[in-house]
Amino acid sequence: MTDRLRTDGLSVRYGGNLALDSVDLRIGEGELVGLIGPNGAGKTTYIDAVTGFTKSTGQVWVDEEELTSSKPHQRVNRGLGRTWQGAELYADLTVRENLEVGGGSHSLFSLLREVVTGRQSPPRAVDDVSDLLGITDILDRQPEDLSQGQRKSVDVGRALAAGSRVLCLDEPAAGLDSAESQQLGATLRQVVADGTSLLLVDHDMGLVLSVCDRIYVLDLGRVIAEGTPDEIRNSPAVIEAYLGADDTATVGGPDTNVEGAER
Ligand SMILES: Nc1ncnc2c1ncn2[C@@H]1O[C@H](COP(=O)(O)OP(=O)(O)OP(=O)(O)O)[C@@H](O)[C@H]1O
Repeated sequence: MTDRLRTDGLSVRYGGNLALDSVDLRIGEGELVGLIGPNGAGKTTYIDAVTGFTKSTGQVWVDEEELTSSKPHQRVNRGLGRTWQGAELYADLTVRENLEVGGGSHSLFSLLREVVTGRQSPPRAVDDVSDLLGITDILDRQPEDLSQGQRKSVDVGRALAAGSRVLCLDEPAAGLDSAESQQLGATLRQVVADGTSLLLVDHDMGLVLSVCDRIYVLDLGRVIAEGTPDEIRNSPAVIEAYLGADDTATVGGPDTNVEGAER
């Protein structure tokens, strides 16, 4: 399988704190990959480093092109997108306008701009994105009239409208109840089936374990495990990182509550 996104030895140091320690991670075409770990493990730092929002060492590759020294907007132009923890929609704009801000217009001017800027991942039409996410019937509504789950779908939609082909999602299920979280999971699977690759960072273990193809686990900036949801659920290293040594438990099992786990 071709790698959509790959990092080799990605590290971030904040003063004396090695927040990310040589992380090797890959996401294939059409793959939904989870990145989990206790609070402070380095998940957001990883997304910041991959998308160019914080200084890092190591290498970042998108579709076999090295983007290690590229600026954030150049990475966006190559189809590498992200969402932000706790991001809000533009309150005074309709859902359609929020999606258009992502870049989904197809004018002659936008085509010329793509030629001039060397953009390789053009924006997608708002109607395509809203069809894919099942939000066509709310395009004329204001954000204040939406459920929390609908807002999260629109947030993902903004990044897709901007032309993301590999998209890093930072805690998209935060604040959702379990029904909304399940709905979000189904939406993410549709996005992946449509050809976009996703990195999902979230504390909702039910969501991550049920929708991801593979999962990486970070602890203190290092990858301590990688595997299928079943492998991660039963990994002694992961159980210890979340719960302390207790090899009778499983991550995400009925007796464990790992959401927002603190070290
Ligand atoms: N801008 C920053 N400056 C200095 N230290 C930072 C900065 N951002 C994060 N850190 C530190 O880097 C480490 C990793 O933090 P990060 O936010 O990436 O963890 P996380 O896994 O996303 O946590 P959470 O699940 O709580 O969001 C922590 O020790 C944190 O205090």
